[in-house]
Amino acid sequence: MSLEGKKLGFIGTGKMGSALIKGICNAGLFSPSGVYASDLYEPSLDELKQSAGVNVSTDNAATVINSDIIVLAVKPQILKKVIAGIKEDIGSDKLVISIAAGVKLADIEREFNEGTRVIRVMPNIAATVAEAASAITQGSNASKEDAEDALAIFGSVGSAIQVPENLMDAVTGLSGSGPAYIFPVIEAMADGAVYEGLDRKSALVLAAQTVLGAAKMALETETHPGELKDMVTSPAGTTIRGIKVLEEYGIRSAFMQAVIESSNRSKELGK
Ligand SMILES: NC(=O)C1=CN([C@@H]2O[C@H](COP(=O)(O)OP(=O)(O)OC[C@H]3O[C@@H](n4cnc5c(N)ncnc54)[C@H](OP(=O)(O)O)[C@@H]3O)[C@@H](O)[C@H]2O)C=CC1
Ligand SMILES: O=C(O)[C@@H]1CCC=N1
Repeated sequence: MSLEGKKLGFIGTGKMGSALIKGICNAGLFSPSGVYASDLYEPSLDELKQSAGVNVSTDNAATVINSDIIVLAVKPQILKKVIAGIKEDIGSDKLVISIAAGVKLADIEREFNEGTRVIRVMPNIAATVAEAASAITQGSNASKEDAEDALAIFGSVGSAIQVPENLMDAVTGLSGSGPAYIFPVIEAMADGAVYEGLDRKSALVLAAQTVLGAAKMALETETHPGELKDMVTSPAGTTIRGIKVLEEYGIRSAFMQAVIESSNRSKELGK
């Protein structure tokens, strides 16, 4: 396997960096001793060292020097500055992976020395529980093997597909941001049951399991979601009453528009 013997580095150990590091180590793809992480925020490094046993440092150059594959997990707004601090330590023997929303491959490549191998990935926070949905796209100097490595790394914490770069904003609006659309749905569905008298803990378990079960059915039966909905909706039954309310509140339009607006923001971040 092409990842064998390679060391993995993370610059930025905030919400997404930490989720990926823990998920990837849990999956056993890299041993913690082969993972290097740096950040300016020492408490997050301490926490990572404690929980995942990876090597940590406040020096990004140390991460780069020790690693074959370096994941840039800092905010899009500071990506350029971070690259400026590491570019001289990145030769053609290293692969750079950016998970920054919106920032285009050409703009990332321009900040590095010529020939730098770059891959762009949009993961999501469900890497925490090995259920991320990620898409990768290949830079102009990255090889097929680099893409395979990225698919293996992100595939170890969920599912990962390859898309053309012009679809990365759509992916960001859908699966990158998507968990944040579903958490309020779970909370609100539980609220409805609490209103009807169910205790909060049971309501949250049932709401979350309902979302998980529906998602699993959509993935595993490969049946159109409309048809799956019809399987639940008895004539003159309970479900159709609920569906009518959701339609009255414009649920489909709201979710569509959320994905479109988030994609638009990703496009803005890339300008
Ligand atoms: N959160 C998510 O669900 C997803 C995020 N992403 C992308 O992942 C990236 C990180 O997002 P997220 O984890 O949410 O953000 P966070 O702010 O949680 O994490 C970024 C981390 O980078 C640190 N940092 C800042 N400057 C430097 C530096 N010079 N060198 C090293 N580390 C530095 C920050 O420290 P400090 O706080 O001290 O500034 C922080 O700990 C973004 O580009 C985002 O677009 C992609 C998909 C999903
Ligand atoms: O909100 C954001 O900008 C990041 C990118 C995708 C998910 N979170």
